[in-house]
Parts: sequence; C-alpha cells; structure tokens
Amino acid sequence: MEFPFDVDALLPERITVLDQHLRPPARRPGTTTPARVDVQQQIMTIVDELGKASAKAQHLPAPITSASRMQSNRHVMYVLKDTSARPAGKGAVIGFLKVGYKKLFVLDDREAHNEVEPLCILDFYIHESLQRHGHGQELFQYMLQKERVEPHQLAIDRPSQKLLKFLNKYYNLETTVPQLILAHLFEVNNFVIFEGFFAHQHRPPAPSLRATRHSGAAVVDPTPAAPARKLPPKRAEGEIKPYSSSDREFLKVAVEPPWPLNRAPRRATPPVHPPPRSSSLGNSPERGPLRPFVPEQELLRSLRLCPPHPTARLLLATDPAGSSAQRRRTRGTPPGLVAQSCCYSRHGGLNSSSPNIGNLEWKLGEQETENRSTSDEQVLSQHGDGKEPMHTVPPQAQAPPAQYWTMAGDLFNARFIRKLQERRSTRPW
Ligand SMILES: CC(=O)SCCNC(=O)CCNC(=O)[C@H](O)C(C)(C)COP(=O)(O)OP(=O)(O)OC[C@H]1O[C@@H](n2cnc3c(N)ncnc32)[C@H](O)[C@@H]1OP(=O)(O)O
Repeated sequence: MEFPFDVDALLPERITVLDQHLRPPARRPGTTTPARVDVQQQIMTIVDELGKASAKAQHLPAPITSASRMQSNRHVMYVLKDTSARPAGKGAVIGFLKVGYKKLFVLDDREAHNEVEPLCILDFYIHESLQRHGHGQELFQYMLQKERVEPHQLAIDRPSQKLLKFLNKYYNLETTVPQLILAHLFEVNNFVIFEGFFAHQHRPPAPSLRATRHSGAAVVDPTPAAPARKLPPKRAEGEIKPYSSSDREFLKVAVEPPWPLNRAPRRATPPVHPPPRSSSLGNSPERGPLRPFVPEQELLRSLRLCPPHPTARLLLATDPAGSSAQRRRTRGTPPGLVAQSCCYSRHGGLNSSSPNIGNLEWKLGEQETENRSTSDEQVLSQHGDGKEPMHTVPPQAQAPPAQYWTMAGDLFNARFIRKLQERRSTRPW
C-alpha cells in the first residue's frame, strides 16, 4: 500500500506501534525531519487508508479503524511496512493489527458469567497482494510478544474465516468456548474466545501491561502476563452503554425483536467445530453482511411500539392490582432497571391506556429516587397537532382498555428482564 509521502522515512522500524496519540515514532539519526504537524497528518492518512482497506476486505459498510477512532479509544495499532528494496519508491505499508482491552461479559464452560477485560483483536489486515506470505503471522507474533499475552487469552472481535484459519494454523486455536444466547437489552458483544481463555483468570493482574503498551517502547516488565483479568468493583453509575459492545456495533442498523422473543434454540452440546460465535450475546461473529442488531435507543423505540405479548394480556387480566404493585415494587427497588410510566396514546385520549402499564422507559445505571414526583407519569399524545405531548396523569388511572397494544408487551418484558436482573449477581454495564 503506497502513499504520496515517504513511508520508509516516516516509519523507521519494520513494525511501528501507534497509540491514541498517533505520535510519530522516533526518527533515525540523520534523517530529515518534516514538520511535526505534517508527520502527524501523514500518520493519520496511513491509519485512515489502512482502515478503509481493511473494511473493504471484510465487506464492512464502514471502516472500524480510523485516525479519529484511534484518538478516541485506547487502542494500539501495529503497522507493518515493506522493507524490501524500493529504490525509486517511498516505501509501502503491508498491513496492520489493532488490539485493545475491552470489558466483556462472557460465559465459561460451566456457563458461569464472567466479567473480564481481555486484550482483544479488533482489526487485522494484510494487503491483498501480500496475504498468505507470512506477514500476518509476523505481525501477530510481534504483538503477542509486546503485549506479553498468550493467543488463547485473547478475545477476537467477529473473526473472519481467514482469521479463524490463521489462528488455527499458527496457534492451534480451534475450539471456541460456547457462548449461549443470552442476549437481552443491554448485553451485546461479538467476541469469540477459545478454550484456555479462563485458565489464567485468577492470576493477579499485571498493571504494567497497560502502562507500557501505549508508549510502544520496549519496556521490560518482569510480571508474568495476565491480560484477562477480573474487573475491579463496579464503577460509578454513568452513561447508559451497551455492555460488551464491539467496535463494530456502530455498523449495525436494523432492529431485532427484544429478548426473549429473538432467542435462538439452544444447543445441548457444542458442535465438534463450533461456528464462530458471539461471546455473550446472540450476535453471530460470522462475516458477510453484519447481522442486524438493535442499538439501545432503537430497541427502546421498538419496545414502545411492539404489540403486547399474549401472556402479558393474561397477566393483566388476571391480576388487576399487578400493574400498580409492579410499579410500587419498581419504585422501592435499589438502583438498577427502572421503569417510568409514560403512556403513549395512539388515540390522543388520556384514558386510552393505563399509566400503570405505560410505556416503560428503561434506565440502566441510574438511581431511581424515592422522592421522584408523580409527574413522571405522563401521557404522550399523538393526536391533534401534537404540540402538547405531555400530560400528568394520576397513578390510579383507568384500567387498560382493549387498545393498549403498545403497553403490555413492555410490561411483560419489564417483568421478565427485571426478574433476570434480580437473579444476576452483576449488572450489565
Ligand atoms: C478481528 C478481525 O480483525 S477479523 C478480520 C481479519 N481480517 C481479514 O479477514 C481481512 C482479510 N485477510 C487478511 O488481511 C489476512 O488474510 C489475515 C490478516 C487474516 C492473515 O494475514 P496473512 O498475511 O494472510 O497470514 P499469514 O500469511 O501469516 O498466514 C496465512 C494463513 O492465514 C490463513 N489465511 C490467510 N488467507 C486465507 C484465505 N484467503 N483463505 C483461508 N485462509 C487464509 C490460512 O490459515 C493461511 O495459511 P495457509 O496459507 O497455509 O492456508
């Protein structure tokens, strides 16, 4: 891959390590130094072009590697240049490997949930004309040494078939740890882990691993590698985020029905050669067109619009106090999943649906305070000019009429997911 500037001079070593600062590497003595701003720009150009080429090779709709994404994430990029003689040229780049630590929520072989933060293979690309020449392995091996990590300790973000073959060939990685479909609202990831991943989970963390990797400097750290570690205690509640989301999440566009309605049949035993799987959620890591998955906000929207589950109708019919009891329970609960009663009326009338089973606004990571005012219970009118969307409704409002089709599905999901949350020892963010 060639560039209009001198790659050979810009990247003095065969493999250059770039971090989020995209700093120009130290230059060889005697080389002319272009202005620093130019150098940075050139590095950004290389990163952008490599990202585009990788996306094209993987048939991704948009690059997952770019200078701006590098700058906004703590990822590390290993860039391999062509050192073969090019008397008239300006050097070339062969490919790159991007890695980074990610918090993941994965199942072990006993189906126990594990919060871990392994080093992940995020993007990997060797120029088409040079694939199967051993360059990928050279780059990968270099990264393993630099990061002091064993191949089986890595998590791989939606590996391609080529990469799976590569990992199998060089590192004997074949058997993935089966990750059952646990997908629900806020747990999505696309990472594949292999047998042996959990072998070192309980070793003490090696803090220097993170400290040294960003500089790209060859700092010797005597601590044995333990890249995948149990997470520290929960951090402060904050922004709502998909938990184990992959870098590729932003590529997903379409909406999938909410869990458990989207559940795939569970396999009793893993296949001998299991297909690439998602590590905790139902997203397949297979290549080709990315399987559409639902971003959080879109799912919330779809929940508001989905018809009620039949079971929910039954529940509501047989348990008239259920909805208010549910609301009381929700209000009295500790931080976690929070339902806000908001009724979305298709007919514009306040009585078109019960606020008690109203449109549930999920909030993860927020404490619901006891003193929340009843003005939380609101109706969004879709009728008329739509300019007075919010009305306060008393909590003891009417029983659900027949046309409450946007609501009961939510309640059902709310109860189901809430139960799930209660049983879990961890929270998905
Ligand atoms: C998390 C992710 O990044 S997933 C995306 C991975 N990237 C891609 O799929 C982009 C396109 N592919 C590539 O860029 C490269 O093929 C890479 C990065 C996967 C491997 O780099 P290479 O330089 O080709 O690897 P290297 O030459 O060291 O090893 C070759 C081995 O890789 C695997 N491999 C590479 N290309 C192919 C291919 N077209 N078909 C099947 N296996 C392949 C094989 O195991 C191959 O061994 P073999 O030739 O004996 O069958």
